[in-house]
This record gives sequence, C-alpha cells and structure tokens, in this order.
Amino acid sequence: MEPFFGLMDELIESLRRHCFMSLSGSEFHIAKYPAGSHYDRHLDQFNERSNRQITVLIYLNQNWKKGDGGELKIYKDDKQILVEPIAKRLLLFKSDVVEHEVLTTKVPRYSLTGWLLHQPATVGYLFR
Ligand SMILES: O=C(O)CCC(=O)C(=O)O
Ligand SMILES: [Fe+2]
Repeated sequence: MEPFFGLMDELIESLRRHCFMSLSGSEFHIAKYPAGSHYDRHLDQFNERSNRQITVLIYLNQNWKKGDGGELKIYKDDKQILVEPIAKRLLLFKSDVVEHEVLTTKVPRYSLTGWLLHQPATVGYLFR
C-alpha cells in the first residue's frame, strides 16, 4: 500500500499548491457491494462531520462489462452522468457539492473510496 499512499500524498500536495486547498489529512476504505446492492443518492459531507473536502474513488473491477450495473450516477445541475466502475478508473470530486448514487450492481463490485480532509475531525472541536 505504500506506493498508493505516496501517490495520494502527491495528489494532496498538488491540490494544495495549484488549487489552494487547505488539506491536512485523508481517510480511505475499500468497499464491496454484493450483487443486488446499491447506495442511494447522497453527498459525502455530513452535517456533524463536515471536514471532507474531496472524494477520491478508484474502481477495482477487472472484468466489469456493460450490463453488470453498479455505475456511479453523478447529478450535475439538471444533467446526470453515468460512470462505469472499471478497474483503474479514478474520480475526484468536491465532497460537499456533488450528489451521487451507486446503481444496483448485478455482480460483486469493489471500489476504493477516500476523502481528503480539511483538518482532522477532532481538531478545532470546542469543549465547554
Ligand atoms: O463506490 C462508489 O462508486 C461510490 C461510493 C460512495 O459514494 C461512498 O462511499 O460514499
Ligand atoms: Fe459517496
């Protein structure tokens, strides 16, 4: 996993330098969507924990083919964009504005999802 985290550090550095984003952490997980499952339309930034700035998605489905389902549907104004979850495809989007949904997959589907964070969730918390 070390080469992967090295690349993510480079990505964070580029976003800091070229997009002037103040990013200071990240979190990642690998998700398996069993056949028949989906993920309803949502935003990745929740009210109670709003430090997710950028969503990173990397698809891991070597043999994905049309008809397998599990596309990512992105809602952009009144348009919708379908992204096929094919292996090695990488997507980046702003966690607080881009609504998205995972359509029902007919085969087991794997994705690596990460979030680049504004600051660690616990920093800046006010105790009273
Ligand atoms: O796997 C995907 O395509 C999207 C996953 C997702 O939306 C999430 O974990 O928040
Ligand atoms: Fe999401």
